[in-house]
Amino acid sequence: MDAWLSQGRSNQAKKRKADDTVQQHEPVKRTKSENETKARPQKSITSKPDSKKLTSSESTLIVTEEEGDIFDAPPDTLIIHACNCDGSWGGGIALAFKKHYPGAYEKYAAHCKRSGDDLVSTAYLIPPQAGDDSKHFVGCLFTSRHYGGRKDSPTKILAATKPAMLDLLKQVREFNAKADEGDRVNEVRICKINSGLFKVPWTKTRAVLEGIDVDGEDVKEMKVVSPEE
Ligand SMILES: Nc1ncnc2c1ncn2[C@@H]1O[C@H](COP(=O)(O)OP(=O)(O)OC[C@H]2O[C@H](OP(=O)(O)O)[C@H](O)[C@@H]2O)[C@@H](O)[C@H]1O
Repeated sequence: MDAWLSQGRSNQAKKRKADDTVQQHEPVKRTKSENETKARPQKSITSKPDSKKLTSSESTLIVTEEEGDIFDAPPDTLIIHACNCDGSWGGGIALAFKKHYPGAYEKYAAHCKRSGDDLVSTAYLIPPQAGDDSKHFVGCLFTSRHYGGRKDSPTKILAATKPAMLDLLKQVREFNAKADEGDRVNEVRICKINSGLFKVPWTKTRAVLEGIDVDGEDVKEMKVVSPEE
């Protein structure tokens, strides 16, 4: 087993123990003293489970938060964002994906052209493409059928998020099983999906992600990486 995978498993127990001391699930509003520490690079915020989470399965996805540049990741990192099924990466972080990964964008657009609305609740794992900025995988979660004014409701977007992520984790597992050791997905980063143009409060999406059972999956944890506030 790859080191990063087994490390994820042992870290999970440690992190959950540390989390036992946390009372609230919703991210606490920044206090002045927290803001004062903001200058530290790559601040890590461990998942904060609520009382329900404390009794839930030990094999649910670990979600941590960091400030930084999501695209400044080592090779073989999987970078995940939410997508519409129309084939458009026209705004928000999707536009930045289009600039960094034009090859991946071509694959995404062709995938949407083939399947359109049927893609909602599914995912598309795009392996590193020649000519793109970095040797990164792109993970597309189809959480809404359309974009802009025709986007799905927050309820529908949230309902699509879990099956889409499960589909992505399955695709990663299947890809890794066939890939050579140096070509497997080796770390996972995600932006605060659904929370921008899709207008779904991040805490709601985060709760969905934290409820995902990762038993048997290669991916046990993912870092949410956001620009400094
Ligand atoms: N340049 C940047 N660098 C780093 N972080 C950035 C960023 N720009 C925004 N963020 C943050 O990234 C998170 C997600 O916010 P987003 O609004 O992107 O995505 P979303 O998941 O709500 O919605 C998906 C639809 O947005 C797109 O645009 P189109 O519909 O095509 O026009 C897609 O194609 C979908 O349809 C929020 O935390 C933003 O602060």
